[in-house]
Amino acid sequence: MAAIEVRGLRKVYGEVAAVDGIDLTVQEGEVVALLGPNGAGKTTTVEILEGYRARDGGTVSVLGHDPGSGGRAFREHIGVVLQEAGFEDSFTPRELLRLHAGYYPHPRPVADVITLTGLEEKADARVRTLSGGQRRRLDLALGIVGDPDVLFLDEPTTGFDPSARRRAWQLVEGLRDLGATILLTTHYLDEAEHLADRVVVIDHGRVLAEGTPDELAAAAGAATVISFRLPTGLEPDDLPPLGLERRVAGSVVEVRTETPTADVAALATWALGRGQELEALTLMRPRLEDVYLDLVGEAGRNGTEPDPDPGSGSGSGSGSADSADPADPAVPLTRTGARTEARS
Ligand SMILES: Nc1ncnc2c1ncn2[C@@H]1O[C@H](COP(=O)(O)OP(=O)(O)OP(=O)(O)O)[C@@H](O)[C@H]1O
Repeated sequence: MAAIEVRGLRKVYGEVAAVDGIDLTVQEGEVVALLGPNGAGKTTTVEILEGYRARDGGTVSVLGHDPGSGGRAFREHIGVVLQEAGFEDSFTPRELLRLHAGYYPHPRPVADVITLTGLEEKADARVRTLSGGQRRRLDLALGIVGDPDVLFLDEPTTGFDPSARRRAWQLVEGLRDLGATILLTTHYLDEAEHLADRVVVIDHGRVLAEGTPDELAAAAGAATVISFRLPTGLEPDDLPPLGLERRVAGSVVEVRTETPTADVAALATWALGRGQELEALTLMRPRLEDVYLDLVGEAGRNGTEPDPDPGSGSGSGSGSADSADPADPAVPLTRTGARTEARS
């Protein structure tokens, strides 16, 4: 069953169609990554699904609710990690988590959430003393404390150090194993490749492509590459017929193939038959990055590469007129601390 169903979604800012007819389905228990260059419309889309922005057209259903009017029954079942959150920074993470947990019918134990997000050392420190990455972990902690059925993660690991990122990935995988439905945006293509069952690439507010990373690669005609060093004394012409295309640079041979298993077997049989070890033998699957860059252009949308550190990304909508006005004031937001402050 679909947890999220979006048809013909539109959002216009003046002359700009930030979202221009997006269709999106996320099945229950699925992890879907929204990819696209800065300004593609990812945050706008996600914030409409979260109920933080009004739409100008189309239909949206999240767990059977219209987020625009879902109210408390809707908010109790979703978790949100916004691109830019703010906190009342005289609180501690433990205090904020307790406060947020109180708004949900079946919250996770606060101590578990602190451990899961690696916040043990800072659990009782004032939020103002947390580093950027530690604040982002707190965002994540606040997003999961309500044990949501659907979790929205907008660039969840931006600013994380490599081990924190790995840990966040394990956390997302754990949530998925427990049946959560997750929609995330990210500029880290390895993150999408690692976490997502399916990726949806958008630009200019429209879907350019969607599928599993492998499906996208196949549709783009990307092939696996077998690479090895030709044994001394042997020539490229001595090789058996392999793959679609062969490139030789010095003694290094690269073979593009759509049948890597058969070609590796043929190559291994050939080498072993000659008593040779193939040095530097590697098999490189098509990478999402190649397919992505093909789709959105090497230079990204505005003549710049997709921002690898999009903390300062354009148009996040934070602070915009219609970006943080939830339908139901009874349940707190994880942004700006406004709701939290009001309740504290
Ligand atoms: N509140 C707003 N007012 C005016 N324009 C906006 C607003 N929010 C977003 N936009 C515009 O809508 C478009 C889509 O922005 P959005 O933030 O959804 O992109 P994004 O894909 O999330 O980008 P990024 O990767 O930089 O976060 C951009 O052109 C942006 O400038």
